[in-house]
Amino acid sequence: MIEVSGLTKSFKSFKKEKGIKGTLKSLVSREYTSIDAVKDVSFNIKRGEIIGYIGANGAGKSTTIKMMTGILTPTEGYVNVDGRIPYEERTENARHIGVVFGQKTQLWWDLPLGETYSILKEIYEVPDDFYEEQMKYFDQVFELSTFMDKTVRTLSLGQRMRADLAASMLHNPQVLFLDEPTIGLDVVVKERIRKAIKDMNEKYGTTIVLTTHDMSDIEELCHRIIIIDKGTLLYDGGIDKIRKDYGFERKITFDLRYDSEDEVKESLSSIYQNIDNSTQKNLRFIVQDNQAIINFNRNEISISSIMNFVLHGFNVLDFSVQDMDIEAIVKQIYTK
Ligand SMILES: Nc1ncnc2c1ncn2[C@@H]1O[C@H](COP(=O)(O)OP(=O)(O)OP(=O)(O)O)[C@@H](O)[C@H]1O
Repeated sequence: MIEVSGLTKSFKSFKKEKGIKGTLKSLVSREYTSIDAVKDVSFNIKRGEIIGYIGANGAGKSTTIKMMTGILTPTEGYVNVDGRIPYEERTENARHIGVVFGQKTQLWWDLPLGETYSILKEIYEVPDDFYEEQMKYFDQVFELSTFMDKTVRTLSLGQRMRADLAASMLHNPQVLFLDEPTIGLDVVVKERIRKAIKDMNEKYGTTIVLTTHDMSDIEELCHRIIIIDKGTLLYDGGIDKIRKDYGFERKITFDLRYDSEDEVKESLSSIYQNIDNSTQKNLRFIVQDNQAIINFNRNEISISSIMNFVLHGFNVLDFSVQDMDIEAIVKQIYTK
């Protein structure tokens, strides 16, 4: 469905020395520097997949999306979206895709929202009955009718984002590119947006490319993530695989009854001699507020040996086990 191969985009910007002297000098001779916002990136996306395309600020996510939607032409490499080369067939490509840039609305600023959808209906030649069905659904999930008469410029951020998303979905595109569609939104609006994305993918098999800094978007929606860093591809794989490959840190929290915190700390230090030779391995613990929290590497130390040690040595009231969440795993990958 989407094929990206050796994709590179370089931006040229002119270098100006500081001060008035620099400004005058730049009028006579200009020096340029070039930065590779995206460098030799390749991946394939199958029909119906929801991909999380993530990376730190400035990693090159929006630049990639802009090349996949035909807004930018690559410096090198190749993109094919559903049989079309976006930057060569911009108009035809636009009929088959939907795009949301969370930072910037795609809607007409001065028009009432209702009129916007009527115009989009004509542009995309959406049949009447499908239009009715879509608008009914958008009203259910986004509560559009509460702000349908307002002009786009007067909408709040959450209203505007719901309006943008509805506009991108109206013509039932085969591919949806969503660049930070939940940025700055409250949890309720985020939830509505995630529901609409999920519904669309399940109902119509829409392929979705999503960039976000919110890892709960990723956990709720994506089965696969692609990570880029400084323009180059760092990771491409399933969420389960990334958990297996990188999420080896595990945390057990024990609720304890004790008289002396120091005594518990002392007894717990013998864990290093007693289980799986854990001196050599990654095991840390803290004792505070009637809790003992033990962090360890689950590839090195078995959970049963820790449970056995603590349950036999202490007065345990309760316990919980936590694996690393995607946010912590991705943070680890970025920092590495
Ligand atoms: N038109 C442009 N001219 C010059 N440099 C640009 C241009 N657009 C983007 N860049 C640079 O390319 C790099 C990648 O930018 P891009 O917007 O793709 O990052 P991003 O991953 O989407 O970041 P963020 O998460 O902050 O939105 C950055 O260093 C940015 O400054």
